[in-house]
Amino acid sequence: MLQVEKVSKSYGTNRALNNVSLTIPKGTCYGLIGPNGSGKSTLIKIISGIIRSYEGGIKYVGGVKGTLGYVPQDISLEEKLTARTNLEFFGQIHGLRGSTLKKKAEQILKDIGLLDRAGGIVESFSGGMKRRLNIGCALMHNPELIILDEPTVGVDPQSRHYIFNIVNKLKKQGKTIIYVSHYMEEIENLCDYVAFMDKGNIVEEGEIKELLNRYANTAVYFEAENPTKLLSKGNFTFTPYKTGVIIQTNDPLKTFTELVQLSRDHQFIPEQLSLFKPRLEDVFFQLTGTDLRDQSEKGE
Ligand SMILES: Nc1ncnc2c1ncn2[C@@H]1O[C@H](COP(=O)(O)OP(=O)(O)OP(=O)(O)O)[C@@H](O)[C@H]1O
Repeated sequence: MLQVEKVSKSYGTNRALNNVSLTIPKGTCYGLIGPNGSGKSTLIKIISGIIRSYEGGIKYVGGVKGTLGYVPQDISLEEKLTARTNLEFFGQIHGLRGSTLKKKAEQILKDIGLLDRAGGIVESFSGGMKRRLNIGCALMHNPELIILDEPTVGVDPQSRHYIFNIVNKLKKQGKTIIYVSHYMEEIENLCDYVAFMDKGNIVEEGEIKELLNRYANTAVYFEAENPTKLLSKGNFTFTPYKTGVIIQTNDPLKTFTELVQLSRDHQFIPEQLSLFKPRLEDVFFQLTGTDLRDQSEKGE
């Protein structure tokens, strides 16, 4: 298990991390999500030892540290060399030699889907291929903890597919993964745990299933041509959501039944009436009052 204990970091007067505490259980995929500038990269640079000056502590309990593979956002490859040579170079740095080195490079080339391009010069590769190779290089020494910083930004769908496969394979091998992204769907599909970051703070963290359950059952979704017309006849608090509205409630089944009754009484046919099942993006919205996608698009 990896424990981040009350970690703070400032760049001059800019406080990038503010008393951040997290527990990352061994063998899990842990998602870090938040808008641009929320402190994600700073946090993982501290965890991976790149930033050494900070307040608080990072503790490895029960052998998670072992070895660490950190894949930064920026590609760091030897562009004039082949894919295989790049992998072998990183393997050599970590002490691999001879047939062990060759076999490992072959295995990684297969995993990242570049076996048929093993002899290709990296500068001729697409952005997605380079990113896959960059990940492969960080895996040559078979690390126990793998940190991926925004691994799918700007990559083609085929590369994204390979990256998801790599993560799933690492999960099956029992590795601990920290997956940084601002794509909610990726975190929801790949990770077991998530921490939401905003302005240097952790606004919520926990097991994704548990979080979704906790934030579910607090609202009913209602969609109709003119929902206000009907809803104003009852005592409902509602806010626009996608093409309908969500009605906040402590008792969703009761609210659901009231809405059915109200609709019948006024011979009103809703287009959709359902218990609200939140996705991670809805949880983030409820926590921060902002839409991560909007913020990220503004920041990009
Ligand atoms: N080397 C640095 N010098 C000064 N300020 C920095 C530095 N690195 C990050 N910051 C600032 O610290 C804050 C957190 O940045 P950080 O890169 O950790 O966030 P992030 O969530 O990873 O964002 P992004 O998704 O854009 O990478 C931001 O305000 C950023 O401008």
